[in-house]
Amino acid sequence: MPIVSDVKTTCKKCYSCVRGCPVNAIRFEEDQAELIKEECVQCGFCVNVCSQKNKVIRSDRKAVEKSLRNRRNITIAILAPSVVAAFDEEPNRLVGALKKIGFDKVYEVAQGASMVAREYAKLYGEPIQKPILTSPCPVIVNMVERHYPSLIHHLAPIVSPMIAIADYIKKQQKVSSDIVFFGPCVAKKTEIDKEYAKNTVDYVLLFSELKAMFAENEIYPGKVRPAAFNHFYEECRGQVFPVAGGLLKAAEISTDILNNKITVVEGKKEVLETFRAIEEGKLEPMLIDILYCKGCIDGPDFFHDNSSLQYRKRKVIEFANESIAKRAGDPEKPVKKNKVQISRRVYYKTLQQQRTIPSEEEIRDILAKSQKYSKEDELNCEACGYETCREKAIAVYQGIAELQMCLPYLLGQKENEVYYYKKRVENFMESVKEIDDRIIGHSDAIRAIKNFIVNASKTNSNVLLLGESGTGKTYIANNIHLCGERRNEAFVHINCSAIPKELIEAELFGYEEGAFTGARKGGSPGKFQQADRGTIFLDEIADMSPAMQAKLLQVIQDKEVQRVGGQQTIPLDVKIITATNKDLQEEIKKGNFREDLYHRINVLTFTVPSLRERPEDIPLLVEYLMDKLTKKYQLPLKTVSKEAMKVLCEYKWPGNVRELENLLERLLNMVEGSQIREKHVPLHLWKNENINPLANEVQPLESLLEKVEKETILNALKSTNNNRTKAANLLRVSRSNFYEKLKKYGID
Ligand SMILES: Nc1ncnc2c1ncn2[C@@H]1O[C@H](COP(=O)(O)OP(=O)(O)OP(=O)(O)O)[C@@H](O)[C@H]1O
Repeated sequence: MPIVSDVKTTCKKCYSCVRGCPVNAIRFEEDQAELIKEECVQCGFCVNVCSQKNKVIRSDRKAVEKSLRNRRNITIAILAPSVVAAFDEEPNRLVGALKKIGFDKVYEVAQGASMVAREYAKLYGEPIQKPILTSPCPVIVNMVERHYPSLIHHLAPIVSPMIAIADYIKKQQKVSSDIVFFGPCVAKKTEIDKEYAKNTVDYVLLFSELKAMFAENEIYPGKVRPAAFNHFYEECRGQVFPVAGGLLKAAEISTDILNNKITVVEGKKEVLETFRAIEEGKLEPMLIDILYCKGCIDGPDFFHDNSSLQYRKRKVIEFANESIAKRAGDPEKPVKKNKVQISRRVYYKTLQQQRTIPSEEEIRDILAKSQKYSKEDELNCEACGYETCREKAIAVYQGIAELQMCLPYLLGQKENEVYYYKKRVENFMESVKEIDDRIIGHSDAIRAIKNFIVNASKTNSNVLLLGESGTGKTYIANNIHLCGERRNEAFVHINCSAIPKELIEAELFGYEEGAFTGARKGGSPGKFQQADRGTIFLDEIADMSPAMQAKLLQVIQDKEVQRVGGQQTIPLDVKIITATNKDLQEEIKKGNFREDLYHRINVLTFTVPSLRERPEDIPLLVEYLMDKLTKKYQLPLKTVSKEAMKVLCEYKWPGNVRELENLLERLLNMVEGSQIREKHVPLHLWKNENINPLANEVQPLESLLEKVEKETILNALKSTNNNRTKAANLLRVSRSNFYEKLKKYGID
């Protein structure tokens, strides 16, 4: 398993990992960040910065625990000098705790740092011919090997303190041993795989992994009896190593500001600048103490540590001073040279992956795709993780970045989208308002009709309107057309039952000159063609002949017509609305209607309710229709009395709104005065007890006439305020006859 790897794909596209990666080793594919393992330098930044915890660092804890249990070898811990910054407990208690866990020996890597420092002192003492990069930082080594191979010969051929001390210990040890390094650096885990690190360190664990081991074993270092470090070298200058410039201090090389043979470089930005300067030959020969972090006390394992860098630096320096004071005067026992592999036998390898570089034109093409046509359009905001839009365009070409990673471009796109949808919502709201003014009624049924009209007007899907005659199907179809984007184009209404069978094909699809006898010169476009870009409303669709149904199905499917007698197909962009007052399912069963056509037209379907199902709408409809009719026929407006309105509301309206409209038209014309009263309302409306002489129900003539007679008498009495003489006069019957009838019908 690689040291750093992806575990999940819950990327939220913050691009923090791309921004922090010094070598752009993060690929974005389908909006998900993925590590490019061969190019990763193991700085650990992407792991720490990912709030989604999408990346993990490999842990060798299990192998270390196995080594601790193995009685045939000894397990040795070596602690990086930054340990004093990572733990609150004093170092000797940590040694005690490590021994309690099972480690046989515990060494300070600071001793290896002292050895290495001596080598640097020697190197510095020789004539410096070129810029020399110090090499204890494994991220720096990884960066050079993988991304700046031309700088390989600038790397100091000296091992790191970790390798130096481990090499020494292994050579001293008589029995088989495993060495475990504890430190704050993720890249140390890769350093032990290098050729020159063979037979030195076996495992690398982070301080955080050590803390977890203590916790799991219920070992509290603060409460453990202190134990001494194993050591072999009475010198401790190496303890300042984890602080930036610590190597030079340990090597006793002066970092005087006036000394231009030496410099300290730390942090991503400065490191990259230095690499580029060397590549370009802009740096004079000097020793460059270079670290990717601001000293090891800034290493990735300290990322979530609450303490400040200064606090950690102080702890390291205090500890170093204490040790120096304690050991002052102790004789130095230098290590025998041949036993430690810290000399110039280190060699580095080129591990660079080649990436293809696009041409200028290809870069410009990619930039143009995200609306960057000129230099001013290249904002170089770095939000995508790349320093410049150009670098990002190159990464897009190389397949490791995606075009839409550009936040300003994305924002622009989203703003356009928001504008587009805002406009659509505004249009929608306007349509809703218009519909509210035109479709009269406040019943639930009418509310549903209004919603349906608005929704149906926003799509091109076929619409089917069902319902009794006069309920408003044509009116609804027209409103669907008026609410949609086709409103400025034609609305063509065809009553399929009203056109003779032999003419309907030519009527709908048009004909060519000479197609049949009587065909017009030059031919004629059909209704479909007239409705192009608009809406065609095929009313009474159930009354179409089977042959015509088949042709219509073809046109609906192909969205093109062929004129009668013509060869050419004419493409169409037509919204199709159909309607019928018949039960189409029943018609299909009877074999009168094609099922396939039914499925084609039955996409958005609405059954318009009859007026008797929504009597609460009648007063509003009466008001609206009277207003409409008075304007249309220039008649004086009339009111409707409460009683008359009650009659209208109780009537069942078999002819629906059309019947109501016709009645109102009649009343507006006939009634004198400014109010329509109960007496003006035709008798058959008064009660729905089938006193309507036009009712379909067959009944004996005598009883029907009696009913009519009774209702007429009541009507006359009502309109004369129960004045019997006047009522008899109104009915033009004698008083005696009138009294007889009152008796007959039991009217008091
Ligand atoms: N809710 C309504 N608001 C205002 N006017 C309406 C409403 N419903 C119907 N009308 C009016 O009622 C009359 C009859 O409506 P329409 O012709 O649309 O009925 P239809 O169902 O198509 O009838 P048919 O099946 O006989 O063709 C029209 O004048 C129409 O304007």
